[in-house]
Amino acid sequence: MISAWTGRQIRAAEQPLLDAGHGDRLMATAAHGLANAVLRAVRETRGRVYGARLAVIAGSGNNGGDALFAAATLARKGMSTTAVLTSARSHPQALAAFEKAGGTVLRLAAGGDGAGAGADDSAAAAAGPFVTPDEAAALCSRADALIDGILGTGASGGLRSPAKELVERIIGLDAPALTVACDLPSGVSAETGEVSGPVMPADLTVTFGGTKAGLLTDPAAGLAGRVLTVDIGLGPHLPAPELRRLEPADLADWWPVPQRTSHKYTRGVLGIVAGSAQYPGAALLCTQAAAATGVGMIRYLGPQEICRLVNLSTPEAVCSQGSVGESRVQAWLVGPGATGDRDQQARVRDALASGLPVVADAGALDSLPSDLGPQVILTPHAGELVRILAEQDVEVTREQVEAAPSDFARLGAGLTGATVLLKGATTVISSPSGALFTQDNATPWLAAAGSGDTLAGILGALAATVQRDLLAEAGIAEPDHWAAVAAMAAAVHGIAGTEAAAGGPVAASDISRAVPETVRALLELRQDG
Ligand SMILES: NC(=O)C1=CN([C@@H]2O[C@H](COP(=O)(O)OP(=O)(O)OC[C@H]3O[C@@H](n4cnc5c(N)ncnc54)[C@H](O)[C@@H]3O)[C@@H](O)[C@H]2O)[C@@H](O)CC1
Ligand SMILES: Nc1ncnc2c1ncn2[C@@H]1O[C@H](COP(=O)(O)OP(=O)(O)O)[C@@H](O)[C@H]1O
Ligand SMILES: [K+]
Repeated sequence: MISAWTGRQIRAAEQPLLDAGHGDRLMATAAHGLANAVLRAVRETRGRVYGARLAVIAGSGNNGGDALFAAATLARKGMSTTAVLTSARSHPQALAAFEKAGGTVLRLAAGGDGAGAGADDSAAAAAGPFVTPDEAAALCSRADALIDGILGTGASGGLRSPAKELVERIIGLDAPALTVACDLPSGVSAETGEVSGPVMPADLTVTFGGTKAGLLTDPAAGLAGRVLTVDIGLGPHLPAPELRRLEPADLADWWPVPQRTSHKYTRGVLGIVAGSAQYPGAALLCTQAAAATGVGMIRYLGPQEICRLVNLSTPEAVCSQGSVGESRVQAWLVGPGATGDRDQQARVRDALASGLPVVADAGALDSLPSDLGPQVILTPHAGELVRILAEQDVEVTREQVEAAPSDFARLGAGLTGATVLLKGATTVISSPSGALFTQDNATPWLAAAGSGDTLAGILGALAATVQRDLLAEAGIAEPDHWAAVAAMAAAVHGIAGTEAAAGGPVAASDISRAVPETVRALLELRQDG
């Protein structure tokens, strides 16, 4: 499991070490980790380190300090290094080390608001010729490696002039061969992943002390590239993480595996209320996905005509037109394609009132009861979350949700009392307690109608069969179990979908077909064989 913290949490964890006088050691460790990561990446992209052109954009704070110290190390390894200072102030010891190692210093000429490397003549260390944003951008674009050390966790808001113009210009040119963000891409929020103004997309982000929550959350996740975390010894001082991400080993350890004495009822029965005359396909897709994920039995409830279709596509499912009250199940999946049908809507209401775990998707999201619990897992995309929030008297646009998905998933969970799985390139899951998971296992080829129905089926099957004692043993707090189950489903859906797509288009039913092999491969990772 990957844990991630907000910038504020990381800074608080650093404070006792700063108070004890270890600030220089922290920065040296961070810079060493950054330099090593750049060295490895340059070897991979270019082969030879000696003679490679390195450009560093350094801001006024410690983030610029890290970048300049790292660049000093890289200059000593034979890289030809140039630093562009965006402010009149720079970390004095780091700048001195950089100059001593033979680095060239350029100062970014002030922008319209008077800021810039020349604005403060009292900054003794910041000596060097001035360059315009256009000149600096051309130099950065030609570099074999570019380090973005403008802003770190101390930033407020997005880049300001003239760094803003510089980054805008670089984005307009050919990208450097390799861009490495120091701690985080400058201009993204380490707390929420929100992006303000222009941000230089990184191939690699080298982050210090602990992964920043914002780097694992959209939209920043799309700008961070690969994230590498450098340990600087904050471990004992770190609080409970803000956000977690499941890895294959977690899925393997927690996957519900039948025992020698298991039978279909002890494994778990999933009840499905899906499909309508208008949308029969959703019922078929989610039922297929649930069967492929592995469940003791599926009880499908719906109109006679859809029962017939479900029986043909998933003969394992037991289909009826019965009621929720007379169906014994361990969990319900309700809503895919279940719109415009009064009987289906009544079943959806009954399932939500049953107190059992319920995955509520699509058609079930429109009229939710007010007293939900964490065992109810809502699976909206951004547009559906807008409507859920509107029911709670929160008026937001889809664009606002997409700009801060983790904030709005958490708000939705808090207001409804349910667990919320918000779909997107990165899937965000929030427990009503506020605990967050994000999963980025999917491929953009999954952005197609029907792939959400498949996710709902996988999640339904897991909700019916999950062995929650395994989650408790792994330290997941009881109120957050359903968020962890939702994260497992998002991960398996993403992995199976990526396998099925194999770099090309994928139909939703192919995702289901890839699930058994995905689970088999995961189970091979199990510690206990
Ligand atoms: N917290 C930690 O554990 C460690 C932090 N380190 C580094 O220190 C960084 C944090 O350093 P700082 O606190 O100095 O913060 P920053 O390096 O983010 O710089 C903040 C400074 O930039 C200016 N500024 C703020 N917002 C701006 C904006 N929107 N546009 C232009 N200028 C702006 C302000 O003058 C402020 O003083 C981290 O990101 C990391 O790189 C490392 O040295 C090692 C340890
Ligand atoms: N750009 C993307 N990259 C990766 N996964 C995506 C992307 N867009 C959508 N997905 C995933 O595909 C699925 C689509 O779900 P949804 O929009 O509800 O489709 P449906 O029409 O099947 O209900 C979700 O699991 C979502 O996370
Ligand atoms: K940065």
